[in-house]
Amino acid sequence: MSAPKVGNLLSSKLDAELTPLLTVTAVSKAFGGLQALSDISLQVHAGEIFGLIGPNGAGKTTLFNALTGLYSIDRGEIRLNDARLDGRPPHQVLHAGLARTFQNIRLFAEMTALENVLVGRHARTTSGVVGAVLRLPGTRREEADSRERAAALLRRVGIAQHADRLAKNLPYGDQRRLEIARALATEPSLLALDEPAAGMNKAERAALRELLLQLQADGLTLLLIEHDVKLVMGLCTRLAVLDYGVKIAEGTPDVVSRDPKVIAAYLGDEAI
Ligand SMILES: Nc1ncnc2c1ncn2[C@@H]1O[C@H](COP(=O)(O)OP(=O)(O)OP(=O)(O)O)[C@@H](O)[C@H]1O
Repeated sequence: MSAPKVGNLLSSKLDAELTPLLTVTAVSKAFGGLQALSDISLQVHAGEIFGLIGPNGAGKTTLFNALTGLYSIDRGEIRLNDARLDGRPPHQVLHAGLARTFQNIRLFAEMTALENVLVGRHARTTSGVVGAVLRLPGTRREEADSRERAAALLRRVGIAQHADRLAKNLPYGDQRRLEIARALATEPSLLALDEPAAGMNKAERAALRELLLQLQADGLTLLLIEHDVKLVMGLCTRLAVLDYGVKIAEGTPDVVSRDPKVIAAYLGDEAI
């Protein structure tokens, strides 16, 4: 058998890198007379960190809400791998493999960090209420396994020391990390992060950057809304730019940051 040509190896590697994970096709959404999303199409490939940027009110969060089942869409189609997501409620979207965090942190304030992650874990456990009440051996094993996995996720995002503290008492940056751990507990194939660096100081941002790169290295695909242009340009493989609900550009950070439409609408003096 002859050895495969280098060119073939390269092209098969490229094909593998370009496996579409999330496919958004011609999605539109209006609120009354306001067209929040107009005919948005994009693909996020497996293994990439895809950024969504644009001015305030551009439609970024609306798109996240549409992807995760919080908003119904007026037109278009959303697919994760082969599964159709549009029209499904949030818990089904989560089960299909799309988890998210929120712009305004949404943790269970009066629960511990570990308990918050266990809530996320619940999406993937099988034992029902009866098993829990009767303390069936299978349920106990599953609970012990869930606690171990939750603890591992807290270690993973760097906040193991806070396991038993109430979520509301965690420093702000660590609350954001806890939200990520809770989302990871659902074992997503795509993690959507809505402004994960908002309110973080410089050191917290650097640590977040490292964490996101580690998650990518572990095979997770990330979709990121972020206003920190430096962070987003340094982290993302590709970006889409929204403005008034329209996608005005898409491409690598290099291409997008030089696009005159993007500079005019969003980057302005921050253009690099
Ligand atoms: N539930 C809603 N009802 C009515 N209008 C809404 C609703 N959600 C969003 N909008 C409007 O849709 C437009 C897009 O808002 P969206 O929050 O998606 O923008 P964004 O790009 O995420 O902005 P930001 O960067 O400020 O978070 C805005 O004009 C907003 O006021």
